[in-house]
Amino acid sequence: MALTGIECWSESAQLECVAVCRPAVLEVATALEASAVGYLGAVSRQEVEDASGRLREALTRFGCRLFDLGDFLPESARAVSEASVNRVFVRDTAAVVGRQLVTGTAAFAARFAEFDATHAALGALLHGGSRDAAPPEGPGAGLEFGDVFLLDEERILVNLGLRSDARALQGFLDTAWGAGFQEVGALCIPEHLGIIHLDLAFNVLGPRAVLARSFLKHLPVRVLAPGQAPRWESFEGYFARRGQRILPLPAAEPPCFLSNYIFLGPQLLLASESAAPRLKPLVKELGIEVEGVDIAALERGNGSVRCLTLPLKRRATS
Ligand SMILES: NC(=[NH2+])NCCC[C@H](N)C(=O)O
Repeated sequence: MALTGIECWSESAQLECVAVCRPAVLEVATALEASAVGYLGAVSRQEVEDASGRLREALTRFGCRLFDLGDFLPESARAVSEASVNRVFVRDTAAVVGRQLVTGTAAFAARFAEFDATHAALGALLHGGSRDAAPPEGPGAGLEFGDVFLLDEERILVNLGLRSDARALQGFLDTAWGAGFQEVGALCIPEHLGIIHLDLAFNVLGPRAVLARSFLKHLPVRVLAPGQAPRWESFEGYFARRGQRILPLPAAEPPCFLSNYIFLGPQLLLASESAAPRLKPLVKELGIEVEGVDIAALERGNGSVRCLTLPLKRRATS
């Protein structure tokens, strides 16, 4: 049966429906293989299977309806998807922006085919099963969605860095305005930092605060709104003017997955077990609780809870 009623307007409203993807059949056996696919190191199939099971269990335990895109792959996309070790990182492939599913574009060659396969699965999930691999109807964007945050019902923040090209922005702006958003802030994480997506340096902490690695304060935000001339704002000024505090992330050895959590409800985060103990004291003053899940094996792929989940439906707040 096709899923109806997809809707997301922020990162922190109650998570009702989420897509994940079970791990590929191939495993990452050596350091060279890891480097070829953007992994931090080798990891066995059993380890990633077990970690993926724990992630699903946690999402379900907190009341999310879970869709495994591995169950929706059309026959023609299955073999390619099973050989794509990055397919677990569903976040990058697409996002629900307002009431639209927007498909992304891979900027990393190892993921080109996998994005197509995942889009075909999303097409089958949203429009009913099909033997043909057809992407979902609706707009596409030249972005990987680990670079995109729905800050609130009006605003989106985008990083144009290693994976999302500034030339893709105009198309995404049209999509954002069409979906009902009123402002897009764009920043550019310098490529030499090797931070592939914004969610490895930033996340929201509800409507009144965001979490950011300290280097971000040096990056200006280009503010774009329909019918207005673009303007620059400082990173700190951008959030201060919109009533959001910035909580600095404690300096951590790379890789840093501290910001790579997902909101399960307005006051509850799901983070990896390695990040949770450090996040808890940070977000306590905001009344936010943190649940930890052991997904260290999946983190060897250079992503964590946010990258591994694609919210399909969050409860509307108003
Ligand atoms: N949203 C994220 N941070 N995704 C992480 C994706 C990691 C994956 N190995 C890649 O290189 O693409």
